[in-house]
Amino acid sequence: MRAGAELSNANSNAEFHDKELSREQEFIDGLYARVDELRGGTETAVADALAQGSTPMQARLERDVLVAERSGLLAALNAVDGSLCFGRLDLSSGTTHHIGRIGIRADDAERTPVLIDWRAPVARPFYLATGHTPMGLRRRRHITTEGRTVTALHDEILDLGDQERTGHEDPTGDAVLLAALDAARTGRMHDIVQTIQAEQDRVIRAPHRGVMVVEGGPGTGKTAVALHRAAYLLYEHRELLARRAVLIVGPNPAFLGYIGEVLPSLGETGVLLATVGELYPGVRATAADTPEAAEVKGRIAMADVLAEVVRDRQALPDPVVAIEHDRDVLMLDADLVRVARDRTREAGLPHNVAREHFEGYVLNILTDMVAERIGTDPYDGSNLLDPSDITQIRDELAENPEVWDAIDQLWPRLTPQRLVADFLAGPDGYLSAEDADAVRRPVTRAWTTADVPLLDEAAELLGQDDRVARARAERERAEQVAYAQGVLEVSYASRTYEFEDKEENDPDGSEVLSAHDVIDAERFAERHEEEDRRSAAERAAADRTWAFGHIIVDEAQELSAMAWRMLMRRSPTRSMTLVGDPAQTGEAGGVGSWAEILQPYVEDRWEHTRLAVNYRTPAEIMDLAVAVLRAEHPDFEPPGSVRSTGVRPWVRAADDLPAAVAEAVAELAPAEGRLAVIAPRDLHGALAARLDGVTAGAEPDLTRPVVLLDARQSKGLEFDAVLVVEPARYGTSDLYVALTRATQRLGVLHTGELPAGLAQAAAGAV
Ligand SMILES: Nc1ncnc2c1ncn2[C@@H]1O[C@H](COP(=O)(O)OP(=O)(O)OP(=O)(O)O)[C@@H](O)[C@H]1O
Repeated sequence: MRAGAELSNANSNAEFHDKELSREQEFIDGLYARVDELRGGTETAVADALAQGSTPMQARLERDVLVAERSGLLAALNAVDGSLCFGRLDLSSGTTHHIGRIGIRADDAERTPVLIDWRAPVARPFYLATGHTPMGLRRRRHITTEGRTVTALHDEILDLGDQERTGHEDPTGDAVLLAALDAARTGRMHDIVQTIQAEQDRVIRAPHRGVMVVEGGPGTGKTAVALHRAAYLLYEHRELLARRAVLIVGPNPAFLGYIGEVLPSLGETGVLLATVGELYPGVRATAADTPEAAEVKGRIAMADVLAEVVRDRQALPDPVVAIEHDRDVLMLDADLVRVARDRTREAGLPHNVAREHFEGYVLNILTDMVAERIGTDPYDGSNLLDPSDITQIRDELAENPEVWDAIDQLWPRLTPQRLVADFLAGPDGYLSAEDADAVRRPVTRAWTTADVPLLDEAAELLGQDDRVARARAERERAEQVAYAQGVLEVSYASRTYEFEDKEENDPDGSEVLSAHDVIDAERFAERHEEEDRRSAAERAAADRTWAFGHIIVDEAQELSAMAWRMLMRRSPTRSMTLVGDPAQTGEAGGVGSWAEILQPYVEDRWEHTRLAVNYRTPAEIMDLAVAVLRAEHPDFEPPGSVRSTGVRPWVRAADDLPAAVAEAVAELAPAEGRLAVIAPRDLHGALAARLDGVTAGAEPDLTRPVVLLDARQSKGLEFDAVLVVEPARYGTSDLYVALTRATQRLGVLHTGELPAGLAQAAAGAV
């Protein structure tokens, strides 16, 4: 009897089970039908608009706006295809909401929402509701799909009094999270939109004004949170941020490649991802600095040093500069030039901008000299010249190339590149002998990352020497006005005779307005200029002085004081999210504390949040990594690992290192997923020679099954399995980074002594 009841219960559960699945499948099918319809409509609209060709200006403008908007929508629809809907909320009130990567509305008069964007306030209980605080929810459902097929449901009952069961209950509520954490890695970061945890959600949705620092140990989701925060802010402040763009700064190009798909998968494409080395338009950092050079270049004192370098280029004659003029010689001495220089400096303008003032003062001095010589009355010493004579003298001086040679010598026009390159070639006198030795190098165009903030500082000190740009702009503008004039003439000529007739007979003007009635060529040209079809992110990338709507800095602990100065210039509103972990600081120039970084810019007006759970590294691996840090910092407190795998990491000594590495790779390589060999750079050649399909190069391809990296390159990345080679060759923070990259398995190979901490831990770990 009892067994029979259980059986019938199980049967009805199974039935329920299937019914629930097929109901969700039906919903998802409907959703995709709507998406396909939207996509088709959008594609047609874009194609139609483009097919219109070059119609009148206004129509062209509207066409471009439409194409841009719809292409954005299309990109979003394409990006989220296959993983559109991932959750459902059942409210106690009886209402249900499906949650997805983007919001979708029905094609009805009310435009009823059918899928709620995860960033909308209605979706928030999906991330925050608990049995204790159910936020009006009865049940939370995670929907797992493969392509467009529903493969699993996980339900959490949040109203404990609710007796209804679906057969898909997930009693602990973390099955979907654990599956995501255990999944094989692909070499590309994935979004976590389905499983954002409450502490992470609070950071993601924090208000966008001001500076927020998010600190957390390895694997606490800092990068994931930063990216979802960007997506959230773009949703919440679309108007502002679509115009001003969001900048995300990461530690290196490989890392940017690693995170590059997360925002598109959330339907966002208009974000600029860049390293510090890419933030000066026209310059790409391709060379490397020694740690000593990077440290010196990163110091805040470099701002004063460069200012001094610029001032020194505002020279005084030694002892005189002689200018041949009108069969006479004019002598500019140091006292005269000092007056011109001091007056120019008083205006407080950047060097190149101030040059026009200096030119004026020098010309005045020379004009006075000439006027005195030729115009002084020999009897009473008065000047016999009238103002037009003086103007003529000045004009003649301004025609004399020797005058300009003298000015070029005393106040040369400078480019940031030239200034910084020359300074680095001859830093003596500006830096201590030791620091000068560290940074000195021949003049080169191969810039390093630490040079970029110096170039930016120099550009600020010099100001834009925009004569060439201004001349070009004026020429372009004249061309545009001429073009617009042409367009107007064509449009005038193409009017029908009837309209012309009407216009002429109508004293109030035409009944039919044509372009030239409402717009003159100048304004027409302006509109033409506005037709810059680049996205805000693209325009920002090309503009050194761009003010971003929000800046997110990942691995923020690595940035030097000079890099912060550069970033703060690009964020005049100080709307920033900084994520990092001081324990993972590797760069010699990295700033020690958040207060130290931020004090000069926002004093103590910044918020600090901490993420405390490690989602990546299993407890077994974390124990080993922490032992290394504790050897130096006994009080170090790591984040707690959310899972343990039961697989202990191993530490082994090797004689023939390449052979041992090849063997270990065969042992550790996951059937599916990625393995990283983290080894000092000088071993890469020898190791790559022993590993199939592995190349030694500066830019690793993270999607390959086995990747060879050094510890710095592994920053921010993760792999299913990691082999760390020669741990004693790394600094403590770099080693800590390397040891915390694995989601499943870790091996360590060494030939010599083990670093402190690892030796003791290894005794227990092997
Ligand atoms: N809520 C979550 N749901 C699913 N996966 C998560 C969640 N939070 C973090 N993860 C995963 O944990 C891993 C580590 O996240 P992330 O790289 O953002 O951490 P991090 O704090 O930046 O680490 P590190 O400082 O070591 O670079 C990633 O695979 C990420 O997808």
